[in-house]
Amino acid sequence: MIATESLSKRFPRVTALDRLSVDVGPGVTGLVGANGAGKSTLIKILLGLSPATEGRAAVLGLDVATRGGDIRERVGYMPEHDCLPPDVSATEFVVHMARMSGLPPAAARERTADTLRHVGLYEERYRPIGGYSTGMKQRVKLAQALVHDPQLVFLDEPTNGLDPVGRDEMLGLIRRIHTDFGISVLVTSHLLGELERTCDHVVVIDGGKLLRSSSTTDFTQRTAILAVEVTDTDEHPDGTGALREALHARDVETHDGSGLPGAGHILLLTAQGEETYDLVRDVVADLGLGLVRMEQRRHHIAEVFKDSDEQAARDAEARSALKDGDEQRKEAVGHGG
Ligand SMILES: Nc1ncnc2c1ncn2[C@@H]1O[C@H](COP(=O)(O)OP(=O)(O)OP(=O)(O)O)[C@@H](O)[C@H]1O
Repeated sequence: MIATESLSKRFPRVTALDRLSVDVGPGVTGLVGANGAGKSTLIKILLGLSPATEGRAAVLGLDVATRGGDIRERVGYMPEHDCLPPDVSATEFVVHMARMSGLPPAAARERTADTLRHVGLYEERYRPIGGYSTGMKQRVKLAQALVHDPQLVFLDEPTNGLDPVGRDEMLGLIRRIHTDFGISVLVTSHLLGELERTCDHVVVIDGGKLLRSSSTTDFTQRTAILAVEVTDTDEHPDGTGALREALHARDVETHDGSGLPGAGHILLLTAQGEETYDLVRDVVADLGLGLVRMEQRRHHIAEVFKDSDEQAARDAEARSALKDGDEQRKEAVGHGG
């Protein structure tokens, strides 16, 4: 779908892409990197909107330097920043974008209605966009990227500004773009954790350089830390302790976050794939505990890659997962109060 070869982009004061060579196949691919890593720059080059300083790239077999128009005909683009006109409705805007892509009026209206329904916009699609929430605006941006039935879409930070529920809904939609319509997706984020759940393949860049490109399974097997929280019961007044013991008896390594807030309530363990999830679920059920949550914690790129010592990295992840858990609890308390 996408191939780049020693692709560089230099601005007067910064190198945004530095000899990037990467191949992206069909499916859902995550492009992960901290702010300023070069994700948006790469997308603009791939769309033929901005020339590379050096190197080559092709999208769907078309050279970005010479076939930009053909690429944009076949590829949808959801930009990162707010770019929607406030005084027209979602329907008017998406019909307009469909017409710009060359669809005849009737087909443009029909595709617009289907696409807006697919992204979860119903009656509100007739209201002016200016009154929409961030989540609704993100959906309109997604709809305009899909309306001309592209083979591939580039989604630049589609979860930006969304709350956890909105983020999960958006990630679900992104997954369905591929499973329901067979459209391949390149989606950017600065959070590795959220893309691990959504993507078949993950490409990580930092300072414009390729850090890693691998299937999500390979990735998660090496880095997955699960945070598990359970209830206490009369039989097991220390539910977490009972779970820890039962897991140790089954040779599952757990992390100790001694001295950190939340350490008593959250158990961290290294997931070895799907089986670990099933095992934890079964052990929790056998003990008669309630499972409050079991989730893969979000990695920030820097934590995963900047630390060359694997053990030190694992400890840092474990500590940070505890902090995340603590923050989430505080948030939950905040919401509750
Ligand atoms: N037109 C430009 N002129 C000068 N520098 C630029 C320009 N566009 C991007 N840059 C710089 O190139 C680097 C990469 O920017 P880019 O927008 O591609 O990063 P990103 O990974 O998409 O991050 P973000 O999500 O914050 O946009 C940054 O240092 C940015 O300041």
